[in-house]
Amino acid sequence: MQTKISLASHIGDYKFDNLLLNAAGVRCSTTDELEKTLDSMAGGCVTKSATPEERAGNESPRMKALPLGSINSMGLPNHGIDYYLKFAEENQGQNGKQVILSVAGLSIDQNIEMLKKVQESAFDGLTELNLSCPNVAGKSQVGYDFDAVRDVLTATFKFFKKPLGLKLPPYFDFNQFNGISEVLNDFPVTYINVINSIGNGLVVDPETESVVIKPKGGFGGLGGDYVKPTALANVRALRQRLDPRISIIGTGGIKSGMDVFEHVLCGADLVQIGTAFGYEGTPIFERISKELEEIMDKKGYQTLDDFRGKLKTI
Ligand SMILES: O=C(O)c1[nH]c(=O)[nH]c(=O)c1I
Repeated sequence: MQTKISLASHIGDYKFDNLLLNAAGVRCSTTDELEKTLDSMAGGCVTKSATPEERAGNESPRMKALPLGSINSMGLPNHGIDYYLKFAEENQGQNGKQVILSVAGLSIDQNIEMLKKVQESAFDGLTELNLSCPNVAGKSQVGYDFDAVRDVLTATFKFFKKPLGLKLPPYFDFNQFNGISEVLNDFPVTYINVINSIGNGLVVDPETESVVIKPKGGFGGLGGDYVKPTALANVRALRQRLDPRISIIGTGGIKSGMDVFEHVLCGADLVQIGTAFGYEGTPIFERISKELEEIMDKKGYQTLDDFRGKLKTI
């Protein structure tokens, strides 16, 4: 007999009845897509990263499904901050679901402009500042420039009083884990979300002897199975280094309940599903919830706290 198992979690004062969310960028560009996710088993939804004005994004083909995941160079196509802010204001907290508003300005000024708009709005949910888009030609990922991260957070927290999360790129070196953590621990950041896609990978089709996406000569962000070990490493390393007041959303390589279990074992408070959600749609949230509950039941866990962050070393 299955004792009552809970997949509930929280970030700051925000309660999620289920720890599963979509990842920004996947099936979340329109209000229809976002409403579908809110109507599913997911604990909430995340909007496509917004820029101040609507953007068409990069030329197609700009995303390719692959046997072990995906590569994309979308180039930040979105309907603009006003479109998503309106949706967020109207849907945040409905039926106990959280709406996370993702913003990705192409400059510090654009980020400040959008965050000022959010601060002055009626939206009282979580905002996710994306510092890790790898696909705008000529723009590097802010998350790799620790001084720039410090600058944008210093400017932001002069006026932004609402809860703020940061979407960060994957880090690959202990000096980077240390460097970003030293910056983040200096600011009232509510959570960090690791990882964004592994930027500027290259997929080749040997039949046609060609790249598979058009933008940037075929270079694009990798997602799916390719990135799970890097995602788990970033969740674990930042959990070990960040002040406990900063929550962690684990993103990267999740397509099963076992993948979620591993992310939570490494310290994730919530998880986001990108590539696999893109392929499977909202039924994935029910499938993965059931798989995770079965794993927890077999292991004798009732809540996520029973095993969160308790990864063993040998
Ligand atoms: O190309 C994109 O739109 C994109 N693609 C990604 O893989 N991550 C991001 O943060 C973004 I803003």
